[in-house]
Amino acid sequence: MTTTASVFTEASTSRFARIKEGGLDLQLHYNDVGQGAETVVMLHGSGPGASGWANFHRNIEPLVTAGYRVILLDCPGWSKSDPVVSEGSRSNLNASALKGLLDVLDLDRVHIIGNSMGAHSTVAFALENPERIGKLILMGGGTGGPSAFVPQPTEGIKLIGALYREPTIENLKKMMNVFVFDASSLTEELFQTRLDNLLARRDHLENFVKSSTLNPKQFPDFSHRLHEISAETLLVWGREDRFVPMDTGLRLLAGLPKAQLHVFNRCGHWAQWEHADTFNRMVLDFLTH
Ligand SMILES: O=C(O)CCC(=O)/C=C/C=C(\O)C(=O)O
Repeated sequence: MTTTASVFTEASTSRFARIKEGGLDLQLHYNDVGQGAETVVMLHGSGPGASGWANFHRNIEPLVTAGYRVILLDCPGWSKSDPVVSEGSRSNLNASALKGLLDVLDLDRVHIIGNSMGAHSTVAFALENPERIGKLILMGGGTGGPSAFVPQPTEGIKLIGALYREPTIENLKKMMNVFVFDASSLTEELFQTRLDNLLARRDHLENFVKSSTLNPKQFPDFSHRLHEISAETLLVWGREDRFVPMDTGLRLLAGLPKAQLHVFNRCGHWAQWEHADTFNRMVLDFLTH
């Protein structure tokens, strides 16, 4: 654990753990920041080159300053975690990985913030381990059923697939320009960092393509089981989300007994990044009340 809220970096908080859980035997990478009686886990999305740090670097410090321990898990098949080919439900695979990590870290109960695939995986974890969850924050995901308005796969999901198959800077820019509402906020430095991340692990890229071929439905629909989740849940969506459309958030709102929904205007699939300050305030308020 790091001790100072304001002085931490990806490198200084980088940790590895070996987990054996539900048929998985893997080395997982995670970042461990801050300390406190309560822990918030952050689960990233499925884009090439994603990681806990890449997705949530704008959201760590306010939580740490408020006295939470923050764990950013790199899911199996991303960043510095071990490679994996997923033939079944990737949501459940990630949920098993998280359970394994919590057991190693001796954490009984955590709050979870999940972004896109991370939100799908949070729902899987909550269904399998209801006693291990505090509050849930689901952003641009959760698999509560398909969009009533937008044909699937969405343009963003198609661009993710193209980038996995052909990892070029051109395909990366095409995908990232659709991530956000205001593409002028994306810098060349951000593109380059993300390109470096994804090219560093070509095995992850190849395994994702292999997995999608073996099972195109990596994230099963949990809508028929949402009523089982009794945790307080904050749903956060971008009105202009071109990956996982905003109306799928309404389905989750209808299905999750203790959910509330906040929709950001002028916002794409990366609410925690595009509206970081407001998002951080909302999360802290939700966790403390
Ligand atoms: O296919 C899905 O439903 C999930 C898509 C997804 O997780 C996309 C996430 C993208 C990012 O947040 C990222 O790559 O940073």
